[in-house]
Amino acid sequence: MSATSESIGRMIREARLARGWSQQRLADELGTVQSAVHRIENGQQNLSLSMINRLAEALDMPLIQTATQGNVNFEIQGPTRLSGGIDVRTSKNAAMAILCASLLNQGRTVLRGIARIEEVDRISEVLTSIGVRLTWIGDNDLEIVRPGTLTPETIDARAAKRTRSILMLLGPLMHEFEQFLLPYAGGCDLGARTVHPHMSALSKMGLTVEATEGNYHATVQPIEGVERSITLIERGDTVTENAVMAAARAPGVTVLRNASGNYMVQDLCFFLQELGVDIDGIGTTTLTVRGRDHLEADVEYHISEDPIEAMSLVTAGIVTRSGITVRRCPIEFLEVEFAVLDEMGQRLELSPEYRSRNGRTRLVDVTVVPSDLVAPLDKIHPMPFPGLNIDNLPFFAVICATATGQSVIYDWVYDNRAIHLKKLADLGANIQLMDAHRLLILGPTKWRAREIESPPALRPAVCLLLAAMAARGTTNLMDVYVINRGYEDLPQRLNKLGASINVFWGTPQNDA
Ligand SMILES: CC(=O)N[C@H]1[C@@H](OP(=O)(O)OP(=O)(O)OC[C@H]2O[C@@H](n3ccc(=O)[nH]c3=O)[C@H](O)[C@@H]2O)O[C@H](CO)[C@@H](O)[C@@H]1O
Ligand SMILES: C=C(OP(=O)(O)O)C(=O)O
Repeated sequence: MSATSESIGRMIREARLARGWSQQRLADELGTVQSAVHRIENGQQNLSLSMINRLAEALDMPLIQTATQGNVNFEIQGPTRLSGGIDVRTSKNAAMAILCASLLNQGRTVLRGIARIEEVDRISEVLTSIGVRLTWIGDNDLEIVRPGTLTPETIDARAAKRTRSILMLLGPLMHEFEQFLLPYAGGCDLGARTVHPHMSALSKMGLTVEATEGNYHATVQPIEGVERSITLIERGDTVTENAVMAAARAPGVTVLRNASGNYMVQDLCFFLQELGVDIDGIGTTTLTVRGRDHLEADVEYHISEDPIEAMSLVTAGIVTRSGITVRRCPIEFLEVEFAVLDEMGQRLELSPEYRSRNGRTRLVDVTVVPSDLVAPLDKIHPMPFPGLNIDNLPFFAVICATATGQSVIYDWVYDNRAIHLKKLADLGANIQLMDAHRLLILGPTKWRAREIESPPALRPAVCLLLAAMAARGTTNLMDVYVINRGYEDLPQRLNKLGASINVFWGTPQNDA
């Protein structure tokens, strides 16, 4: 028998009432807010791994761990016609960088609007394990206070190995220790992902890293001189972030060339500016950072909206042929995507621009108008910013499967992502792998429902979820940890638009 989020919610409510606790009292015990408890009890909020453990402890209720044993799965009923509006939440990738950057600040950092996702939980577990105090002070607001001395030797290696973002501790930690160890980075299974560009950039700032027995051994030599010019060997996002964080506390001027101007890098730079770091060239490929030996400020920063979530939600409208409005889309990071959609015949209506709460990022509301799509004339491929975002490319596989004609998707970046997208064939797409990097898609597709294992990669997994919403019948998408790694309450939020997605643990109901 499998448990659903509704049945778990009822169990929690009964256990709370049996103790005579109010929702507020339980919220205090959990370190969250009353409205979150209300949603959990109504089955309207994703239960993260750490929340399940906290609930079991607070209510002395090991049963909840038993009931939620096994994987988290989605049961999707289709076909779906969506309507209404949905807000884009803030990005996983900026949250990762800024959480790591909070180590640079000896003062109090408050991050507003941070997404409550598994990936944030993993990096929070890592930060807590090295001595940082993290307190949720609202549904989505996190207070971070670091100790005078961090303790990397007590790092939670299990949590660290589940996220690639652990790499971004190198930049902040190199200013505090002559030697330290970090566990190897994890993340989605997208094939080999190099760490060499990080080592190459940071070596110019005095850091040497040797990889041995599951750990990176970092050794730091003081850097000489007050002017540095570093050309990154790849225009990668996290490598740029690591270099910027290293430069933020290196007195003097560091010029970074071939830097990424992507959304998470911009968000990180805006945050560092609040901390008093002087950065020029944000959004371009040359960043000039004037670092400071000591950074101490009480800062509050609003993380910006996620262009990848925006594209996911726009795709939800396109694949289900629904008229929905996706509010708060960061338009600077979606322009090429929308230009390609325009070529394919997709009508999108854009509102006038307004600013994100960080005062910097430009947002628009996007209304998806049901349209008849045709395959693009040329291949669709990603590029570093300002190209079509690498993480948005997978959504074009679903969109092309919806369009009439033959499309080619070319993912030169990742070895495995195209391979994972091939799974769309299980839901009825006519999709072939030409080689590990190229997909040939013949649309339009009559999507069909079925039980399917989620691939170990975030965006391809979301693509399957979106296609399942368009398919007639019931699709069980099994083991969706990767989706919860990057999206907050996605089933619940899509259900508000008219989708029918149930969350359940363990084996599917009809198999029990
Ligand atoms: C936490 C975070 O922010 N993760 C994002 C970040 O990961 P991250 O910055 O870690 O991305 P990687 O360094 O793994 O780069 C992705 C792949 O692109 C290759 N590459 C990259 C740049 C380049 O100029 N040339 C090149 O060949 C790399 O060798 C690698 O194979 O950027 C990726 C690419 O945008 C996104 O998919 C991830 O969601
Ligand atoms: C590949 C991704 O993330 P990460 O770098 O965290 O693996 C992603 O967000 O699609």
